[in-house]
Amino acid sequence: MSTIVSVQNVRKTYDGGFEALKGASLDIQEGEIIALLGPNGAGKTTLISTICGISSLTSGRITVAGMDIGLCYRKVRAMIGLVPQEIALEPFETVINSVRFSRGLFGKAKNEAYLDEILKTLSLFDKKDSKVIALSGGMKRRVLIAKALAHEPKVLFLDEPTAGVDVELRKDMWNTVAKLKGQGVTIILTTHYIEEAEAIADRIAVINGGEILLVEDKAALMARMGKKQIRIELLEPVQAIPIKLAPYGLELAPDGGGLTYTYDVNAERTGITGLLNDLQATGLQMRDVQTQQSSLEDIFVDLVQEDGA
Ligand SMILES: Nc1ncnc2c1ncn2[C@@H]1O[C@H](COP(=O)(O)OP(=O)(O)OP(=O)(O)O)[C@@H](O)[C@H]1O
Repeated sequence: MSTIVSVQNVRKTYDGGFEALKGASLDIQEGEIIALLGPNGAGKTTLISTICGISSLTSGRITVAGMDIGLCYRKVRAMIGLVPQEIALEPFETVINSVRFSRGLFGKAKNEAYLDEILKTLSLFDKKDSKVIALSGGMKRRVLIAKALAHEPKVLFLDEPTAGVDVELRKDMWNTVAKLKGQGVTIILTTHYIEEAEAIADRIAVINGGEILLVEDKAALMARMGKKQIRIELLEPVQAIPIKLAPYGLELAPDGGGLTYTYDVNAERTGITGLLNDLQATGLQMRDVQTQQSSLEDIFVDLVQEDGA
């Protein structure tokens, strides 16, 4: 894979003196889906806006397909599709005309077959001639995506594409994003739904306070930072954890009916065998055993808390 977007040491200070980006660097690979995660005000939208050339950078450099955003703005912008957070559409225009208009803005020759294809991918084709005002909120979001794709961009930015969208439609959107990736579009997504990043992203970038804390392959990140837990339900509740089990750092449930053991997924020895043997030696009997693995959300919360600590 080759780098399609390169963000190098970018700083952004808004008028008024607030520094929203403090030397952010990030390389985005062609054809990947990368999720940009961060709490409110972390700088996600600012970063996207600077890459898209909507917001100027104070220092640093951004290139798209090797072209400097400052020096080749029009060429770079033509390669980018942006789906903004806010729904801003012409309410009395039809879906197809809205999409045609977006294509026209980039001076692209007419290509009705391509636009029809986009509408089909987004399950909007049967709404082609409907007025935007008559569409549901979720459908309007799809029109935003269709408009962003109208000029055949290579890179698509989705700024919270599923905010306020119901669970079913959100899953539909995930399928759509996967389809677009299949067509070779590079996708950068910001989201507050961490399960969204977990479901569709290839890589995760975490941003906090204008700094990129990490960029990592999703599976590798979850394996590296993930913890697993075993919860042992006891047949009879206990008052306290037996001394013999002290080395395991177990947590006793408030009702005394369960013990939780947390271990590192990557550790050479998990200690599970020893724990189960020692548990048997104490005479405690098990009713049930469950395991659970930390989600991307747990990892994200830990990272951001550590950074703020
Ligand atoms: N035009 C502006 N002028 C001054 N400060 C701004 C401007 N736009 C954003 N900011 C500030 O920059 C910081 C980063 O904002 P940004 O919108 O990039 O965050 P975000 O990560 O996208 O947040 P959210 O998740 O809430 O959308 C915030 O503190 C915000 O108040």
